[in-house]
Amino acid sequence: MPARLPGAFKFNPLRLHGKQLHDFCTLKELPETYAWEPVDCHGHHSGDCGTTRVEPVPVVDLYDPNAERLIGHACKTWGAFQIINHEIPRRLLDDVESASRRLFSLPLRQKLRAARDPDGVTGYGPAPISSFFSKQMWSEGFTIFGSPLEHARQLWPSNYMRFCDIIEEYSREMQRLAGKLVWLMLGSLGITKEDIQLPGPEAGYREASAALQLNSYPACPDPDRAVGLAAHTDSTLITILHQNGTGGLQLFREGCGWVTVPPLAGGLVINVGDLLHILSNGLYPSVLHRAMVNRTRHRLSVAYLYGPPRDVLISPVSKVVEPGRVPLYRPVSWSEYLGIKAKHFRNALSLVRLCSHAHANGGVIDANVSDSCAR
Ligand SMILES: O=C(O)CCC(=O)C(=O)O
Ligand SMILES: [Fe+2]
Repeated sequence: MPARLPGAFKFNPLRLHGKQLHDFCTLKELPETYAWEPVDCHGHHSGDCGTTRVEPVPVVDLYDPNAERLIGHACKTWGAFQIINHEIPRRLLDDVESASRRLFSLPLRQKLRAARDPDGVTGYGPAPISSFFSKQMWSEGFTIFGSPLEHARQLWPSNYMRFCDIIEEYSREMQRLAGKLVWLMLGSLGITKEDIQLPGPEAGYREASAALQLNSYPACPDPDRAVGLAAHTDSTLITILHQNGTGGLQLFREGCGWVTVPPLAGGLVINVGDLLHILSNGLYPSVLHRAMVNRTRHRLSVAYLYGPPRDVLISPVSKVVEPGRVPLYRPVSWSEYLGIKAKHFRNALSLVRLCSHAHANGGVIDANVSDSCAR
């Protein structure tokens, strides 16, 4: 028997964190536990908004001299965009995708050797947000926070270094890119290094914290009733997502509904997370997104979840709180915010919100609202 099996596994090998796990490739029909209620396109299931034509998610070329301005516009209107010319080698994107494929194609019993502990962050298991839903998601994940060495050893006792090397190189490159992107986003808000304490280029953005989430969405026998990853916002400053050639990511846009983000060869998707939402006083909203599945193709995605050093307090930067507006959020560190999100999920942002009467978009004070909001 492998070491470090979660207790539940020893008695019932295919259960984890109270959920029955399946080797997806053996299922010819969708079990009821995976069948979600269809709802209209403004709810949290169903596909695109029928025939509505919507503008596509913006694509920003990082070599474009106007990149900062274009990024600012995309953050304000979508809370997301795709990037090209980001200087992450195509070879590295392919490597991380095949490392991930190699992991998820292991038999379930073998993957469970690296299972996430019930209260832990790292390791293999259902999507971390699955505890908030009664239905199961048609996906599996592997979360890496810090070194993947211990888990990789359990998965491939005599051949684990290749996986670790790829993850290390990918994380290093992502950290540099994420740091650069965050500063472009802050720059587009007029925020400079004097205004905020966040890792900058001098230290190679090194003090930032981050996690890597590998996601696998196997082909599904009944995709219209299944959900790969339920709607959520990320608890990050930003997320950098690499999706393989199979689409499935959808963003929710007010007035349009769910919009699919088409895979762009060599492109990366950038999501505004809750912490940038707070920093920008809601000017750059964190984007609600989800992943859908399909009948024939195995979809993989790799999300780099980037945040500030864990104990740095994040609050609306005074420069973006214009006269006549108020800071909408109280200061919160990433570690505290993750705790709130883990408990309250969708209500987390509103629980750190200071003034419920001000408009969400930029904190404009409602003329009829009491003075207490204007403090
Ligand atoms: O797989 C995707 O497209 C989305 C993944 C995601 O949202 C996440 O890991 O937080
Ligand atoms: Fe996400």
